[in-house]
Amino acid sequence: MSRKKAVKGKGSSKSPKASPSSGRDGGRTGKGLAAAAAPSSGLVYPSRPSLSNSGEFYDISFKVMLVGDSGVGKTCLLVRFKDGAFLAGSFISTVGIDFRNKVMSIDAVKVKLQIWDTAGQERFRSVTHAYYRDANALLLLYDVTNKASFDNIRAWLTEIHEYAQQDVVVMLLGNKADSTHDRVVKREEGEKLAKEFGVPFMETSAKSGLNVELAFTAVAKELKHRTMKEPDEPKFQLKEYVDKEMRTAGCCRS
Ligand SMILES: Nc1nc2c(ncn2[C@@H]2O[C@H](COP(=O)(O)OP(=O)(O)OP(=O)(O)O)[C@@H](O)[C@H]2O)c(=O)[nH]1
Ligand SMILES: [Mg+2]
Repeated sequence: MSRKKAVKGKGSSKSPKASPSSGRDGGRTGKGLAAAAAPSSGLVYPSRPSLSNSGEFYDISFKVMLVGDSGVGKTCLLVRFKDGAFLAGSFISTVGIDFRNKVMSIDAVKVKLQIWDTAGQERFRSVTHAYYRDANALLLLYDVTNKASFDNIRAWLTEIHEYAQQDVVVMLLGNKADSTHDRVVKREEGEKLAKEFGVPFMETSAKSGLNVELAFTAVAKELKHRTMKEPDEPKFQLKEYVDKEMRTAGCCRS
């Protein structure tokens, strides 16, 4: 299998004008949306070599989008996953859209996730809409300390249904699970909602790292299996995988 090299660093865009669906290996320059865009399918196939400037090889590439209300912790979740750090202190709301890349090893295959961090604020919604169709997976976040962010999940799911690809992988995440004193949404409520919509669910914490790696790994596994499944290989069951991993880890791992 030929290997490609992953794009380095962080890209961003404050402009809704450029199309998110052109160009290969987004963010080669890390200077904006046009440079950051990837092929419309979101996939880079294993047989097509590609080189960029981070020095990390990968076999397949997918786009993952983080969505949810402003302040639920999308940027912090991404920073925790990418850099292993927590952005404490004052809240700096994302403007437009940012992206970061991370290469993961999934069953001996190097999977590059190009992760798009969207702005939760209503005024950037049209920017987010433009990106949905290229996403292979969506991590939909609410904040367990913010009831409105949980109540808005239905609206987010409606929007996803309207703008994203039909087969997009969706996972519901109840973030800030570390905030036990401020919690207003029970885990069971999250589970119930996820069940109603048939999507996998877990609680996360960008602060403690709880389930952050697991959320991205589960999505990467699902996407990798969809793309590289051998004819006689059983279908990967994302929900079963998540449930099993949560049980194995006693539901809480970082
Ligand atoms: N306790 C706790 N605080 C968190 C966690 N994740 C994020 N925060 C805090 O929540 C605030 C918002 O986090 P962001 O990641 O910037 O939120 P966002 O979803 O990216 O917001 P927008 O960019 O406006 O859409 C910040 O003050 C973070 O420090 C978490 O897991 N636990
Ligand atoms: Mg943000």
